[in-house]
Amino acid sequence: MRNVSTALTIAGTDPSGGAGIQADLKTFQELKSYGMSVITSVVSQNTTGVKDVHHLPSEFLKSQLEAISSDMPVHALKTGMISNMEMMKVIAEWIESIPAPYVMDPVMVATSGDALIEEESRGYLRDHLLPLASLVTPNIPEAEYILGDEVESHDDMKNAAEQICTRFGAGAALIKGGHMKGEAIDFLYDGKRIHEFTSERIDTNNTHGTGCTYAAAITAFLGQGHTLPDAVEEAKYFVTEVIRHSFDLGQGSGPTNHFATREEVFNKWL
Ligand SMILES: Nc1ncnc2c1ncn2[C@@H]1O[C@H](COP(=O)(O)OP(=O)(O)O)[C@@H](O)[C@H]1O
Ligand SMILES: Cc1ncc(COP(=O)(O)O)c(N)n1
Repeated sequence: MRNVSTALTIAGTDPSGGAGIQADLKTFQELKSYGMSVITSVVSQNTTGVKDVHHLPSEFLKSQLEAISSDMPVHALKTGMISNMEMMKVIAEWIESIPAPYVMDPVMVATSGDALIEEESRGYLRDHLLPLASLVTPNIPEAEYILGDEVESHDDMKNAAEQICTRFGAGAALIKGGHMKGEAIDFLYDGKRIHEFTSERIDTNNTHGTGCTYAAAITAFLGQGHTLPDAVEEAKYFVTEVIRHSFDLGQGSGPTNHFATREEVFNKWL
């Protein structure tokens, strides 16, 4: 038995602390994984939107990745914002050499509506990174982009999950229902069958970083050795509670509360 599980995030930053690398590291910490991070882009953003973006040179991205793999074990990893093709190429090549579960959050647009990926690089993400993913976690607009088709009903979501695996090569796909109406239902296709994860819809505007947090929680649980359906079930519980206890911080869409459940429900993991 190892004495700690590691989890790596490769993503962009959020200085306001609710999304991106910052959300991922907070999640890893709460779920008792040893968090590691490789930055793709430094993003000037807050709860109201993105102000500016500085992309790191792809050579520097490569150097960060090699600094980890030459020294540390990676038990599970996730990717978030990867803005351009050059960075995608470097990451794809590196991931191929890492024998750990890979969760891809195909981040395209922030909750504020700002684009986080170059329009012309989206196809590369779908065709070259997605087939390497053990699990891909699109929200509805991302699933629609990947499939080139509308996703409007629960049946469409189930169909999208299966198609993203069979047509585009992901190992598993989790279609998130945050953008639907009614209960917050997510559908997982694990290569064999559909699993459904349901929570009540919480009446809040504070959903900045929910997708990042959810994918990071799944990554932490996979690194700890949970099966995929079990990792998603535990992560769904976590993301629901951090939304329920979210903070009214900032003037836009506020951040989730990564330690709220410590007091009330977190003792599940203490
Ligand atoms: N208001 C809400 N109440 C409860 N769960 C939500 C709410 N909004 C989103 N979720 C859940 O949060 C997770 C992230 O989903 P989503 O918001 O679709 O992703 P993204 O942040 O990538 O757009 C999913 O499990 C989704 O069902
Ligand atoms: C660096 C970075 N990555 C991802 C998101 C998306 O966040 P959300 O989880 O709200 O879709 C973001 N706003 N910033």
